[in-house]
Amino acid sequence: MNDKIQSLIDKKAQALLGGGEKRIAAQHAKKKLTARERIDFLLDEGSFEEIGMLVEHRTTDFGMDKEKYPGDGVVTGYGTINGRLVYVFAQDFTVFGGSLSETHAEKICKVMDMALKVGAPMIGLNDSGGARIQEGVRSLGGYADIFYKNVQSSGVIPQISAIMGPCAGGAVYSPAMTDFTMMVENTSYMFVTGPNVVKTVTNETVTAEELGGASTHSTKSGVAHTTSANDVECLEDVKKLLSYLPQNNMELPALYPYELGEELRPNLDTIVPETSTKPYDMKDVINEIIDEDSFFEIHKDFAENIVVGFARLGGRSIGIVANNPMFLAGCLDVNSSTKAARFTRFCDAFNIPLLVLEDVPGFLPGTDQEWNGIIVHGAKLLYALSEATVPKVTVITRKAYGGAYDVMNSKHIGADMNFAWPTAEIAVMGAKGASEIIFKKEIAEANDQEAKLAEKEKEYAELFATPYEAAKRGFIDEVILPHNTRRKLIKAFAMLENKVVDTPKRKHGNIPL
Ligand SMILES: CCC(=O)SCCNC(=O)CCNC(=O)[C@H](O)C(C)(C)COP(=O)(O)OP(=O)(O)OC[C@H]1O[C@@H](n2cnc3c(N)ncnc32)[C@H](O)[C@@H]1OP(=O)(O)O
Repeated sequence: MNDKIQSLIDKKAQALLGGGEKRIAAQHAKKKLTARERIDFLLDEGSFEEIGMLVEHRTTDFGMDKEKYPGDGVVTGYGTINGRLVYVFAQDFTVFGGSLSETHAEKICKVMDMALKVGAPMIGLNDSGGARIQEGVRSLGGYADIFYKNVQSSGVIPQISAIMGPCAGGAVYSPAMTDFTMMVENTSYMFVTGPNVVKTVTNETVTAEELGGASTHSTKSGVAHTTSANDVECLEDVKKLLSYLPQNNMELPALYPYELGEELRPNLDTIVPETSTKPYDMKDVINEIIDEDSFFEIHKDFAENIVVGFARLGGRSIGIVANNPMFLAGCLDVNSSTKAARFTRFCDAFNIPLLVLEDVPGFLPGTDQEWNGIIVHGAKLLYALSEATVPKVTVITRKAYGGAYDVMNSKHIGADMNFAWPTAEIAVMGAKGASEIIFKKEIAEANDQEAKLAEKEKEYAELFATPYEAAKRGFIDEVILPHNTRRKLIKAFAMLENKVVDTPKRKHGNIPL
């Protein structure tokens, strides 16, 4: 009996060593944690239960039958984060570069199946050289099995991918189909084809970091939702993100106890500048409204003309979508529309109420936008907000012009409560543009055309660049004093808590893609 126990202890000890001391040292030399260290840091102490520790690959080609490592390059199992169940896989770069074999894929699929059955978040820590080259199509099949499960789990359980090393070729598509892709700066990269292939095919010279590093994907492509300076910060972010989310689509996010006070925020009265063309930072508005330090921003450095992220308001998890006049005057463009649409759909899938803060002069004009399909991309946001059945509340702080007024969670597309500040300008377009069109003849005939335009502009602005026409029709439920915004919103979301919407039976809608 003692021999048998000792044999198991030895096998487990070998599995814990992954690809061995030398390769672990090489991993540390790259300022990367090992798969097991990452899991230890991510999960509550002592909560991890490993599944499939002794799994080995079944390949015999290329002398692989002589090279086996228990676990086969991926650590899988379950544990808790702040007491809540999660499933996790962490690819072990010290074993065949974390490459994905048939059995490695089977291990991942097993925990994905469990996560879906039980209804708990699935977290993938990616660090892999891609398909196990010695296994050919068996490895490709393994990837496809994972992709399929990603899609089955989508909208049912939160799926989070941390990219903590290489992620190339077809491997990129699993993270892309999960809800959040979180990259580590300087040690992770993602691309469909690497720098060598790029050089051969397009003759471009580019480094792996330039082509698909964290900074590229957080600023240029939008593939990365967050970036972190190192493994530890990335894992901290995973934990923080999870704190806003429910376990699955049948649950609500945690509601922290909160007692409503006066909730006055006098700073909000002076945030919008006197001059309507002057920018201000919508993040200042967000931080005044929400519970202290509770904003977790998504896509912080991508399409900054719209801000999206999670926050708490009176202890409740909410998703925020907000135009930011600091960038492109807050116009909607291709990237910001796609960014906000994707975020909106995530919140809707997981029962997270939506707050829309609006200051939008319209869609960004120009050939670049039109030729890149702003019509379809703008429609994504319109579709996503119309489709969302979670509680939806809007506050118009300043501009709500043209089609963008409709898109940004207007009453007409199903918003539940629409507030406006007295500084709101709700109109077809800005007063100058409008006056130039409708008073064209009058202005042309005037002796002093400039003065006439200014007079007409003022006339138009007084009549239409206010919230009151919209309020008269009930398109705005209440014009509120900015300093009361937080209180109004806490009460509105509490009132909407049990909102139910019946939707027509259908297989799925056809969002413009
Ligand atoms: C779904 C379709 C796809 O995935 S197509 C993509 C297939 N994968 C690739 O082309 C990437 C191949 N690997 C690489 O280019 C490099 O190993 C990368 C990932 C850049 C890492 O480089 P570096 O940090 O220098 O490590 P290294 O090359 O010494 O590799 C470490 C150990 O891992 C192994 N390894 C790596 N990738 C694979 C793979 N895909 N299949 C099997 N083994 C792989 C290396 O042989 C090396 O092994 P060892 O530790 O020397 O025994």
